[in-house]
Amino acid sequence: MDIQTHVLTHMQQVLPLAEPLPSPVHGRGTMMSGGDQEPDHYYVGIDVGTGSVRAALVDQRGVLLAFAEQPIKKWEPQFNHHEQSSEDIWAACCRVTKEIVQGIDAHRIRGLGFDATCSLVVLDKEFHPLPVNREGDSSRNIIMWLDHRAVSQVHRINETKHSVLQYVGGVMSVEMQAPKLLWLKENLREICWDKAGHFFDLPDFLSWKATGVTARSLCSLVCKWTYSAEKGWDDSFWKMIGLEDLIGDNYNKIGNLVLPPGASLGSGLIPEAARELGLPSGIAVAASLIDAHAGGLGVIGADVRGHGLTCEGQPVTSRLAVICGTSSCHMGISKDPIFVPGVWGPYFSAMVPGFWLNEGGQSVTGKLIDHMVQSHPAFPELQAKATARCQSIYAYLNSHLDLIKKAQPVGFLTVDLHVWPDFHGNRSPLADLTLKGMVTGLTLSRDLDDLAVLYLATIQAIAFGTRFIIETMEAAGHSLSTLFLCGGLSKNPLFVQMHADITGMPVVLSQEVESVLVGAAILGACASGDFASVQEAMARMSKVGKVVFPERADKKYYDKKYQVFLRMVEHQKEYSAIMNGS
Ligand SMILES: Nc1ncnc2c1ncn2[C@@H]1O[C@H](COP(=O)(O)OP(=O)(O)O)[C@@H](O)[C@H]1O
Ligand SMILES: O=C(CO)[C@H](O)[C@H](O)COP(=O)(O)O
Repeated sequence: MDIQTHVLTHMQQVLPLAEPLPSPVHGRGTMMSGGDQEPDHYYVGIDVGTGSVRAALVDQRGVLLAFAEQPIKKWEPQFNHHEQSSEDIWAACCRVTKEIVQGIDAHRIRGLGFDATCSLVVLDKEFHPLPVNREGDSSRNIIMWLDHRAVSQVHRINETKHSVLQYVGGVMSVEMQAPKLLWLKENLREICWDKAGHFFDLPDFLSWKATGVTARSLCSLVCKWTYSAEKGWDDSFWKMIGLEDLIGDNYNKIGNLVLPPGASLGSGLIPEAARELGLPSGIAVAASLIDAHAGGLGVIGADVRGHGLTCEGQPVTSRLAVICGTSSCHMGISKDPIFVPGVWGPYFSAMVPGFWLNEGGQSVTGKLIDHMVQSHPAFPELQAKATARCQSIYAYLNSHLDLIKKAQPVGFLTVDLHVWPDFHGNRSPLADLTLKGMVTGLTLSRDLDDLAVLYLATIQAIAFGTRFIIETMEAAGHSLSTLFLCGGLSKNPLFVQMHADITGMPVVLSQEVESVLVGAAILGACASGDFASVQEAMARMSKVGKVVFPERADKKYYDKKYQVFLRMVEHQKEYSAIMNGS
């Protein structure tokens, strides 16, 4: 069976295109008939983010029964080079999984699903790590998603204007895999490229570790590797960019068996991995998802009845999932392909089977907030005060802003302080990695008030970036009415309120804060066969928690700030033109 046929065979299992998602069924009995009954089937979700690995034990209603988190190592050997270790990440997966299943009846665990950042893992022919650095340190065998080393390579790829680029918003991002592969070939030929046997996206590496199956997820290959769900690999692209060597061996090094997310892999969890994870051998393991896509699955299909949301009477395509962690990803689905300049996709069946996906993004959001706060002179004072009150620094800053705002709305504190948030380039909708961050309105102040207001202006800038992405998606044909937020930043009430106020859309938060893990567990649930489709598992396992509505009275103010926001990037381009002119 060729690759394409294999994918389609699995796709036949999904619901028809654009079928509305089924409403959750509330009742007793087996998985298929829902469950008021004490749930007896559990799934393990493992989520590998940029900064940590999280695992959760989730039941068939989508309720988190146990959660554990463990930080992972990151190296930045030089500016814009970001590396990780696949062995360190796997060890962290094992530690957190063992923790969440302690004391649990193992027979109830039916399936395992992984999601991870779309980082590039390099292994040799015997599956041993290979170095992705000039130091030859093979423990650092991952080029992380946010690594921007392959700038020259991505420029050359974009200059080809190859037709596959239409499916990544017209311009390939330096964060995708093709430029990184080309960088390895051009820079680490002997110690890495010539010895490499397997290039995995991190989510696929994890499912291989668990099952010994090298099949790739349609999600990772379509979104980051130029694979087409309909046409498979395009030889002419790889030849044109100088990576024709990957075509040999029927694409064995980058994947020649492609499965839809949630499909069951091989014979399930192999004994060695089962021992390491502390799970029963043979349980179903699912083809994985990229982390943002797992977040999308975890939130976008929830039953919204009774919350006063306009999307209640609208198709699921009116919902935009925004997954906000180190970065923010804006996941919008559609029945037919929509080409949005500067927004990744359209990708067929890469998140919700049978739907096209467009993915907008901001490369640094959580990382930018942390950077702004931690590099301010008042940061040590903030840390000391937050610790004294047993609060997180963000909770402390939010209450400090409430103190200094006096009678006015908190957002009005930034009337003369504006931020452009592209400190790590612009992913969407400008797709320009050369853009930089900007701040206007600085004073000589070094105190906590100044830090708090800068923190607020940074959050607002990120929300304006989301508004810019939404407007671009809508201009291209999306019709969006409601945001579904998840990820670490969705734990910050100020971040959530600013997204509502600045976009003018209600923001839905899930019942389970760790919705990305619910998405991973949904994969495990599908692989176990307990649900007939990803759509059914989504509808049953994701639940609305809280809805935050926009403060309409503040709209005029934010419209003005948005005008300034858009003007800032024009000014930045003018400055570049002046400096680069003769
Ligand atoms: N309790 C919290 N309150 C406010 N912000 C938070 C909180 N927890 C995490 N964050 C923010 O979320 C970001 C990390 O989100 P997370 O989803 O954990 O990231 P990743 O998946 O990339 O590892 C941090 O950069 C931080 O700014
Ligand atoms: O590119 C992405 C999804 O397509 C993500 O931004 C990347 O995987 C990192 O995610 P996170 O910010 O959750 O760590």
